[in-house]
Amino acid sequence: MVLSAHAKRHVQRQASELLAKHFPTLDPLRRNVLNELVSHTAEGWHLLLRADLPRSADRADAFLVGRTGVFAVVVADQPPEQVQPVLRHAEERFASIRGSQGRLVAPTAITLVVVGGVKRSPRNSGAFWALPVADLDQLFRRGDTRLPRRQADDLARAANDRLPDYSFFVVQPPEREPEPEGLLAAQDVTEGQLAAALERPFESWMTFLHPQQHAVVKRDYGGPARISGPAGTGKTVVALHRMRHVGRRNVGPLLFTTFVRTLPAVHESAFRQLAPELAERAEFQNLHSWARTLLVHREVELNVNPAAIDNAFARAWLRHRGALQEIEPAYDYWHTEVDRVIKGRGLRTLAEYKQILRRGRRLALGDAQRERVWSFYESYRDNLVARGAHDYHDMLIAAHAELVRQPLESPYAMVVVDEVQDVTLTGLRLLREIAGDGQNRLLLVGDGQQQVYPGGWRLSDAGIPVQGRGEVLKVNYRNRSGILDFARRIDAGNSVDDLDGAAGVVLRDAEVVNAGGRAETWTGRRTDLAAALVDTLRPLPHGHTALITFTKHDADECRRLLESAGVPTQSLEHHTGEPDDRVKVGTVHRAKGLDFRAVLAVQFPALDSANSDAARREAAELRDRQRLVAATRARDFLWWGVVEGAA
Ligand SMILES: Nc1ncnc2c1ncn2[C@@H]1O[C@H](COP(=O)(O)OP(=O)(O)OP(=O)(O)O)[C@@H](O)[C@H]1O
Repeated sequence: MVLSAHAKRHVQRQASELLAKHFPTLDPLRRNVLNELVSHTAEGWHLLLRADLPRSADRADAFLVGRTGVFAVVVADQPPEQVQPVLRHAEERFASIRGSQGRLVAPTAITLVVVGGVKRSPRNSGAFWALPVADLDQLFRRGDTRLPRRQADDLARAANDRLPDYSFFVVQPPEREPEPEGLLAAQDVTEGQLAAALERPFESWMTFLHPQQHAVVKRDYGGPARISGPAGTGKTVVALHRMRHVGRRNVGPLLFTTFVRTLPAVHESAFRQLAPELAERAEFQNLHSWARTLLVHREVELNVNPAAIDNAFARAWLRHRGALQEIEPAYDYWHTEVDRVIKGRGLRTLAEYKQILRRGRRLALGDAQRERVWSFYESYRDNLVARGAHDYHDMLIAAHAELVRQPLESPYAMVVVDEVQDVTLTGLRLLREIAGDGQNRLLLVGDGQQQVYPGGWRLSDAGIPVQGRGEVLKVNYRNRSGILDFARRIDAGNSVDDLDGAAGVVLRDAEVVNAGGRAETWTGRRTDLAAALVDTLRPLPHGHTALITFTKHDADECRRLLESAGVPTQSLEHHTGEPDDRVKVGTVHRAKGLDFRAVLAVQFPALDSANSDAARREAAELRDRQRLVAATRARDFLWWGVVEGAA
């Protein structure tokens, strides 16, 4: 609610009188800040003030609860001697408060804010958000709404019960001010979805966690740990909360990384909201750009050039196609074999190649056949060398070698790897080196059922032991049941590995908590696609909708169709999670790890060049996993379009 200038003056006067009555000896800093906080209660905020103010702090002076979350506020111009007890007290008080859907308030949901001229020191770095008085309004930013009003009200009431030495302070606006605007403008959502959407602001995960998620956030792990589980079960959510939990209790930088180029930016903006106090200590970067930065810093020169890589492959193929096509005609199959199996695993000799189990590859290759593949690989490698060029694997391998030679000067307190199922083995080895050994250092998050690249490993292949430190999440919070029913019909395998050889949980076995949602299908000709897309998009909230395809070429085509129909789009390649009104368009590879209120998935006829049965089966399995990823990006509405005709 935005108060008029007159109303503001009125509530500030009331607040000041109220404070003077209860706390006659407040220092000017506290008086000013608390005055602001009390004034905001006229706009629906809840404020609990400590009864024995201004006694100095082993606890927060105030708790502020509203739609942007829970804040434990300390007002001071010197850093408190000890912030951990203040934090612990706050976490304990809120820890057992129950929300809807069986969730609990996460201790990591509480932001400790120190308002005043406080500077952080290395000792307390990242434990609290130091907010200058002039920036106090950041606490009330409307854009960061996380909770429905009702949930915020319930939460404040429950907190009051658990904080006997605090009391509510409230002032009222002078006359009836207009009701605050809802989280979403009515035209943003289709009818019928509005009520549900208001009930479920997307960021309520920042405050409430399922008890199992909660336990994983706080657990101490003596070595590398792994979180797996089907789509939408909050693996990333838990990883972000855990980063806050570990970051608050340690010094040192934090790293969140993944193979997906665009994902770190999206999660960075979520983490900045969740944990503003750690924003400066947390790096969000994909693994290749992390490696590139290290190599530049260490003055190791590599010439990674996509055109040279393509050319090296093309020339090797010309030489070896005859020998390889007798086994399997498709170039893509052999390209993947070299890319994901040989180089992705960092194999150095034919003997190693002959010995390995080619996980996820359906075409069995005997020794003689592997010799042919190895010759193809050698030819590719020699072509790169001849041009002085390197590929992306070389970059990871070189970064790994650099770290072995000289470890990082300031080691990470924690490294989170999201979507780990698509990282190559060389990538995993690098990650192990980046994280080093130690408690709570390395957290791997993924789901084998969502693998969108072929080629596989077990964590033990990379020397990452996670026995006894593997968690499996099972409750899907993202997809409404209508979406989940559709996604479960996609045959993406009935069983899945937990990334380390044991049985994992598939989407079919996930629990659903959000009822409703709708999935529609469409089948038609290419010439009718544009009209069908525009029709479907009309009532949807464009800024929260994604159009997902399975190849880059198809994504480009759909973007062209929409733009020519006057629908503004943004490539998923450039999506950072910042809200805007454009429909996001991209391939399933770019959509991984994200979610949208509505998804339009468009499946064009496949260019299926793999001829052997085994390769065809493998391609079909991969496509099914990609479909599963596409379908599970949708929260409330899914439109599945199948374009008929020849490729
Ligand atoms: N505790 C929670 N409360 C409310 N919503 C939640 C909670 N946990 C997760 N969600 C919702 O589920 C969505 C998916 O969470 P998240 O991205 O962490 O799942 P994931 O398991 O990593 O999914 P995927 O493997 O499909 O990428 C979140 O965006 C959020 O909307």
